[in-house]
Amino acid sequence: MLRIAVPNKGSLSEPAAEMLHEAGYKQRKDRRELVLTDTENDVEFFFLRPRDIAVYVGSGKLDIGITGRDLLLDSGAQAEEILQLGFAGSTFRYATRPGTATDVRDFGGMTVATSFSGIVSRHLAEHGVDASVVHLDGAVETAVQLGVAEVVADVVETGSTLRNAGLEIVSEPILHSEAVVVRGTDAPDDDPKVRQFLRRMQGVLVARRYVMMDYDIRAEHLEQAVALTPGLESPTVSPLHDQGWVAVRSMVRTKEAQRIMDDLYELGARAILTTGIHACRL
Ligand SMILES: Nc1ncnc2c1ncn2[C@@H]1O[C@H](COP(=O)(O)OP(=O)(O)OP(=O)(O)O)[C@@H](O)[C@H]1O
Ligand SMILES: O=P(O)(O)OC[C@H]1O[C@H](OP(=O)(O)OP(=O)(O)O)[C@H](O)[C@@H]1O
Ligand SMILES: [Mg+2]
Repeated sequence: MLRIAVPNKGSLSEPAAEMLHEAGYKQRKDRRELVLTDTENDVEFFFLRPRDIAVYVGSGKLDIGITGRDLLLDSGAQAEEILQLGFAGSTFRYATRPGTATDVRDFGGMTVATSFSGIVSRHLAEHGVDASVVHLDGAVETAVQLGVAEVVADVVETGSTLRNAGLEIVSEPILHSEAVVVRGTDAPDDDPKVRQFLRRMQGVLVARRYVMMDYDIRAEHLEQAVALTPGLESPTVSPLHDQGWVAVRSMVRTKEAQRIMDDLYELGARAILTTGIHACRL
């Protein structure tokens, strides 16, 4: 049975559960459930604190887990990311009161407050900066106002939390994060159960990013139309009863679907339809 660690709360929890549900796995009905066995899919889910997931997986006690790249890197666990899941996207950045610093090198002698002391200590050392790091559990922005630190290092999505605290970003992001699937670095990379899980999750990613597009076009415009809808490999082209016309079926990116429909219509295509993809294996 494949043993998977899943975030039990926070920003990662709901989107992870949604994605697993779309991939056909059973999900817990009560947020207090700690373990859930999905016998039909031969999988056991362990609902754990997001911060602890890389540690469990790195120790080899669980096969894989869903966590944030930032949490993985901060943990220092013997685990590595094997699939990017495209949600909980954020950057990890330094911020100070305006006028305090313009670069990491200005932090010498200052105190940096963060919940990610592993990442921050490493980053400061890599830049040869001698600053103190104070570890806080959350709401680190307030540390500047209360005089605990001059600098904070925290997760930034829109930047509004920092702005509301009167802080401004200093220097380039320390890292870009998103939700990822992790596996122990010592785990075999050919475990068929893990591979099947990854294929299911990749199927969800593709189903979310693509739609199926169908249209009819006069045969003489087929090449131009196919250039607009090349598909992942090659579109399906079928003859219509009405000679001189063909039907085309191709996958297109959801984000580009409306523009492509406009362009196809201009080219003379008709009966242009898009339909959602529910699941897939490529
Ligand atoms: N506002 C946000 N936008 C995008 N990702 C975020 C945001 N806040 C946290 N994350 C991501 O969520 C993960 C942190 O999860 P965690 O549950 O520890 O924190 P949280 O979502 O802030 O929840 P908590 O309420 O417990 O602080 C990290 O990977 C982080 O990058
Ligand atoms: O750039 P923004 O869009 O403002 O988002 C970033 C904020 O969101 C998270 O905080 P959360 O609300 O989870 O509170 P926390 O500090 O208790 O984790 C994160 O820790 C940042 O503080
Ligand atoms: Mg938080």
